[in-house]
Amino acid sequence: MSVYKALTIAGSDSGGGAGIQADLKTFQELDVFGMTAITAVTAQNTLGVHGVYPLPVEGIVKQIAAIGTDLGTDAIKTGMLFSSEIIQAVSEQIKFFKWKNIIVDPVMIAKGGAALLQDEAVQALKSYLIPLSLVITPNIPEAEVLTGITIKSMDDRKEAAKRLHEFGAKNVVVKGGHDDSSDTLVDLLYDGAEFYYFTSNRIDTKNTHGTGCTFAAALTAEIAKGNNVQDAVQTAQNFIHEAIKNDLKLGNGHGPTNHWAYKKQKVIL
Ligand SMILES: Nc1ncnc2c1ncn2[C@@H]1O[C@H](COP(=O)(O)OP(=O)(O)O)[C@@H](O)[C@H]1O
Ligand SMILES: Cc1ncc(COP(=O)(O)OP(=O)(O)O)c(N)n1
Repeated sequence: MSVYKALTIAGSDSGGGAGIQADLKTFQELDVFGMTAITAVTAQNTLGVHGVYPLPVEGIVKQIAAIGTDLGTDAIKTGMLFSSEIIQAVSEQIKFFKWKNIIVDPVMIAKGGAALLQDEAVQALKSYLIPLSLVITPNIPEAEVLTGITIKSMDDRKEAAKRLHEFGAKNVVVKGGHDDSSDTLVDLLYDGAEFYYFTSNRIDTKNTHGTGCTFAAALTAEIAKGNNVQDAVQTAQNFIHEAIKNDLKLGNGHGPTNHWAYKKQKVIL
């Protein structure tokens, strides 16, 4: 039996809906062995982020090296990286181990408004990490910050995707969750040559905490298994759609999605 492996380099969400916790649950549901390098611990629940505690860079590097020198990995997802020092150190490790399947979720701000990336670290993302990425998965506000383009239309989104490709990302997915102009959501993929449109119905719920992490983790798991980027994006969208549709109604604020739902629905079919 082949065991596919994925490493997530991200922050911990004590509430279990986003970050490392969402990534591991998603990897497990998609039959991929998950490993972690934790960059920061957050005290977080469905009501918001109550504290952010970055780890020393040395401890982050040691976690990554522990994987690189022993278990190895088929794909890597990066999430909350917090500072330019962490971004630089993570990028150096990725280059050192010659890892190729890098999925960069450029996490900046949590739903409640808390900063998960320092402002000055945006340039480090562009200079060091994005050029190493197989896929980058910004939401619309993140694509705006990274490119300086104000996104109001699909043409603006396509322009931003092209700019991110010029920064060195081989594939760009500008996710559509923040475009509330229609009941149809579009996640836009650009591979440097063509645009691909992945559509789904908008689900009316406040329980969308961790959607971006879960989407990128599902994409990473599919890449780890050897699938191509287009198929991986489609599975990631199907996975998050089921997770949002079957929300768990936990907590008093923006609740987590249901990481069991995609597999359960497949078993029933
Ligand atoms: N209300 C919703 N109904 C269905 N899918 C959604 C909804 N909100 C977000 N999604 C999907 O979840 C994923 C993450 O979307 P987005 O909200 O843009 O990113 P983020 O969580 O990083 O802000 C995308 O695949 C998007 O299409
Ligand atoms: C530790 C940690 N990492 C990332 C996020 C952001 O997750 P995201 O999927 O973008 O979801 P929201 O926070 O926007 O609901 C996080 N909150 N915590």
